[in-house]
Amino acid sequence: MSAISTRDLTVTAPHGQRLLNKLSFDLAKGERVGLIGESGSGKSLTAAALCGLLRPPLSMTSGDLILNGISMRGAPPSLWRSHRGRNVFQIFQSPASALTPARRVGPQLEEAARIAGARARDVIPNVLDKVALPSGVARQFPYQLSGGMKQRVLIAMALILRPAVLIADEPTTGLDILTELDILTALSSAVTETGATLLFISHDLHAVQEVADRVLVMQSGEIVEDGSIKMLGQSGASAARQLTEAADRLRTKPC
Ligand SMILES: Nc1ncnc2c1ncn2[C@@H]1O[C@H](COP(=O)(O)OP(=O)(O)OP(=O)(O)O)[C@@H](O)[C@H]1O
Repeated sequence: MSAISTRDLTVTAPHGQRLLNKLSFDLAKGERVGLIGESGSGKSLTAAALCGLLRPPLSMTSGDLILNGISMRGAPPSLWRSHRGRNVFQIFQSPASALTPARRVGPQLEEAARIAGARARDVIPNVLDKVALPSGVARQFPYQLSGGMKQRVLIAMALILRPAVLIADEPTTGLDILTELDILTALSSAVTETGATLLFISHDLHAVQEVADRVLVMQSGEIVEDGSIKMLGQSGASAARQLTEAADRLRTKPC
């Protein structure tokens, strides 16, 4: 059984435009998959659909999403709430939007421990240590932390929740290159430790290569390639070849 699957998943805008058009893919348990595509191709909407976070007036208009063996088509918010956290957890491009601004980090991690059925005082020091955050972070508010620290807090949450599927949507956007590498390493370790299925969303093929082996390529709301990162350059899909060529040119560009 796959950890998460989509079958012709379609999301349509109110004026009729298909923003996501018949997405069909399976992510196996423990698999690490990248999702790439140019800006506006539908990556974040796909993440929102997989987490049940599409905002009205957007919704899944046809097709299906199977999470942990259960069809989520037309699932009520209460069913989604019971899945989010343990079955599917998202690390957002902007970690500030995932953390409650007016609440210290400690209680937010305690809430994750409560959902996971773990003893907060046992797990929190352990996960903060794993993501290289000082224990004092628990007494701070999110706004007192850097972008990289906030992403580490979210990875610590994932370590507590141990979700079946972890979706990371551009988790290193806006971070310097050293912090980016640290975050990717912490994310990769968390996935290894928890055995989660990872969907890593990025427009940066090099970042995807750090954490994933297989990649889905999106263009105009469709999956146009699904295969190994090494073979992207020979893809029949022009969007996949263009992304590879652009990434190679950026890598070889003299400083
Ligand atoms: N709430 C919405 N209503 C209507 N159209 C939307 C809505 N949200 C997103 N879109 C459109 O859906 C398309 C896909 O958006 P999405 O945010 O998924 O792109 P993306 O690939 O994640 O882009 P980026 O890399 O820039 O974040 C875009 O054309 C966008 O304008």
